[in-house]
Amino acid sequence: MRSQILRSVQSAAHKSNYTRNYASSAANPERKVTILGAAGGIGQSLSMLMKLNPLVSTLSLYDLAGTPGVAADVSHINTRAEVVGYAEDSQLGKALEGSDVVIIPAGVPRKPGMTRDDLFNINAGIVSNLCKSVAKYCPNAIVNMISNPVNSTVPIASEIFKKAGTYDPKKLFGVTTLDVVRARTFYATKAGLPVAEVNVPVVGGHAGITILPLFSQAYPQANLSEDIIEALTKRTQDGGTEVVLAKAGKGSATLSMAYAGALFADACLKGLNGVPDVVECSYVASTITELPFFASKVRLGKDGVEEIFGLGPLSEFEQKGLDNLKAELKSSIEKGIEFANKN
Ligand SMILES: NC(=O)C1=CN([C@@H]2O[C@H](COP(=O)(O)OP(=O)(O)OC[C@H]3O[C@@H](n4cnc5c(N)ncnc54)[C@H](O)[C@@H]3O)[C@@H](O)[C@H]2O)C=CC1
Ligand SMILES: O=C([O-])CC(=O)C(=O)O
Repeated sequence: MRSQILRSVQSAAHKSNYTRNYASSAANPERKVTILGAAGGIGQSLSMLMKLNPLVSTLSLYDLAGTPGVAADVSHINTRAEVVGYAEDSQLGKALEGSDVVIIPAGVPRKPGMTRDDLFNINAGIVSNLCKSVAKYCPNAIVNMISNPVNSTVPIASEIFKKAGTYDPKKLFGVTTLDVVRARTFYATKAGLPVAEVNVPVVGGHAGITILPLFSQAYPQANLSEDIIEALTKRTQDGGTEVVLAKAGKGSATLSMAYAGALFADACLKGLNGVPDVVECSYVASTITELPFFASKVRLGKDGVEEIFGLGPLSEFEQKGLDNLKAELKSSIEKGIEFANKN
C-alpha cells in the first residue's frame, strides 16, 4: 500500500515536471508557426510535432478540409503552443498574419509509377496561390516548402514573391531534410554505427538523381566499399519511391516527412532566436554552382540563411553524380519559373 502511494506521488511529480518542461517556455520569444495543408498525411503528424515544440507559441493550422478536427485534437496536448484552426479560403489571411515560419505541405502526393514532376500540374497552382497569400499577409515569414516537386515549387515561390515585391532569398527554403534523415539511417545501418552520431550532407535537389548524398563527407567515416557507397546513394535517391511502392497507392512518405519537417522548422526557429551554429541542408537560392537554386549545408540565423557552405571535396563518384544531376535540376527550375511568370 505504502509503495503504491509512493509510486503515485512519484508519478505525479514526474507529470508536473513534464508539464513544466513542455507547457511553458517563458525564456523563448513568441513565435507563430503556420502549416498550410495541416490536415493531410504530413500535415497532421507535423501539426502534432510542432505542438510539442516549446519554441512555438502559436500554431496556426490551415487546410481546405478537416482542419477543425485536427486543430481540436492537437489543441488538447498540454504544451505551450496555442492552436488555432482555419478551414476556408476566406480565413487564409487570418491563418497567416503574424507568422514567423510558414510550412507548406499542401498538395497531392505521388502514386506508384509517378515521378515527383508528374505532380507539377496540380501542385504548381496550389503552391503559387498559397504563396500569393504569404506575400500579402506575412511577407517577412520564413517559408519551408515541402510540396513536390520541390525542385520546381521553390522557384515558383521565388517568382511569386518577386512579383509581389517581397522576395527575400534568405527566407525561402526547400525542405530536403528527409534526404538527410534517410542517408543517416541507411549509412549508420550499413556501417554498424549508432545512428544518432551519424551525419551525412545531401546536396543538389529533391528528386531522383538530383538527390546527391556525400558519403565521402559522412561523419564518422566508415570504411565502406565503392559498391556499398553506390548502393547507399541509389537507396537514398529512391527513398521516396521505396515508400510510395510500399504504400501501394495510399500516398507517399508522411511520418518520416513530418519528422524531417519538424526538425527543419525547429532549426529555423532556433536560428530566428539567435541560437548559434544551426546548420542544416536545404534547397535555397545559391551561387555555389551555376544553378540558381541548389541544396547544400546552410547556416540558419536571425534573418534566415546566414551562410551557404560550398560543396567541399567530392569523390570521383560524387563529382560524376553532380555533373549528371545539373541538366535535370536546371530544367525543373526553369519549368517552375516559366509557370510562375505565365500565371
Ligand atoms: N519535401 C519532401 O521531402 C516531401 C514532400 N512531400 C510532398 O508533400 C505534399 C503533401 O503530401 P501528403 O501530406 O502526403 O498529401 P495529402 O494529400 O495527405 O495532404 C495534402 C493536404 O493538402 C491539402 N490542400 C490541398 N490544396 C490545398 C490548398 N490550396 N490549401 C490548403 N491545403 C490544401 C489537402 O486538403 C490535404 O489535406 C505532396 O506534394 C508530397 O509529394 C511528401 C514527402 C516528402
Ligand atoms: O517520394 C515522394 O513522392 C515524396 C517525397 O518527396 C519523399 O518521400 O522524398
